[in-house]
Amino acid sequence: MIRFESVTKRYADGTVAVDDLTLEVPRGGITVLVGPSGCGKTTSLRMVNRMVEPTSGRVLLDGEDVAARPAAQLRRSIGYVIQHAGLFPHRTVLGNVMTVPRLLGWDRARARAAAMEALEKVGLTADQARRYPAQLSGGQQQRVGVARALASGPEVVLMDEPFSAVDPIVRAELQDEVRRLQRELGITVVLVTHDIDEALGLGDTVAVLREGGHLAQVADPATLLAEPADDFVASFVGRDRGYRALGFADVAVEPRPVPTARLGESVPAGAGWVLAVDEAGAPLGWADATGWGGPLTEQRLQRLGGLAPLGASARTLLDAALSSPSRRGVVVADGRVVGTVGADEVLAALGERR
Ligand SMILES: Nc1ncnc2c1ncn2[C@@H]1O[C@H](COP(=O)(O)OP(=O)(O)OP(=O)(O)O)[C@@H](O)[C@H]1O
Repeated sequence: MIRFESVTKRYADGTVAVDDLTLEVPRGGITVLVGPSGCGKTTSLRMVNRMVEPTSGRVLLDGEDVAARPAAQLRRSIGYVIQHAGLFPHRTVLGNVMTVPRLLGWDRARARAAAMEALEKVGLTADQARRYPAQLSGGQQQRVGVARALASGPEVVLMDEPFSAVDPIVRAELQDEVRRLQRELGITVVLVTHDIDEALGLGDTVAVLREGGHLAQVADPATLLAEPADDFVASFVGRDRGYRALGFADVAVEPRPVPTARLGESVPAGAGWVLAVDEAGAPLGWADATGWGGPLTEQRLQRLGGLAPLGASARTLLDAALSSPSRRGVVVADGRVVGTVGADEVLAALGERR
């Protein structure tokens, strides 16, 4: 869908930001450009919407050289999200999101309806739409930035470090949101980040660049972790790549039945670890009934570890087991307890995969 063909960008001062880049961005899905600071990620991204012109080579969009399209028209047809959202401070949130539809010549009512729909998609309310950007949190402003990029219904959305200015919790929320929107709308997202974890967590395809816009490797995250092409990629993806690869490993571990009890129910002495559940079967906490018996009270409960949804990766299953006071990871489906797994069972299942 987007193809960089031997693209080189040399800035006026002689800096070669991108050197002979050839890269295919598939239609649909999220392609991430990742690499150390100054390796030419932003320059590469901006050559797609002609904010930067290549010195040589071509960028093709649906087989057509972007240089053949008037730059302003091209830019309006491609969503663009940047760090700190880049909103107009003197326009309301709604006004900001209406910008591109209005530039496209849509009448006010249509532009407004499209903007409201886009704001709703990113989880913002009509009340927030009336505010000015400064009256929203950083994370909400970033959502407005995403809504603005989506409002005119583009097929391609470019994102340049869209989440680096927000705290880790908000960042994780926004990443989930972008993943959901990409699936829902079937758009093609090209995202730039220097954060390898963000790249691996979000990308369907990850292109690792090194200084000078050289493509070091392009692959899906699991392949990048398991088979880095060279020492640069291996060190860039990080030292604990073996462990992180578990996040992409599906394992066949059958959850084992676990003794459960509701609060107030009597637990026989010597029952060992019992999992307290509510009426719906959702886990509440663990109780160690090794040395006592009697009614299960809230005071007896120890905090749950991480929960693993049925079908979770080896990493999530292991984390559930290792963070659990009973050392048994709780597996849930629709929030209800299905059973538990132990770290040894996960490791055994991993061994069988190889
Ligand atoms: N307008 C410009 N004029 C001259 N050199 C530039 C210009 N823009 C970027 N560069 C240089 O080109 C190289 C690549 O910059 P670019 O912003 O594309 O990298 P990046 O990988 O996105 O970096 P970062 O993660 O730090 O934003 C850098 O050496 C940068 O200093």
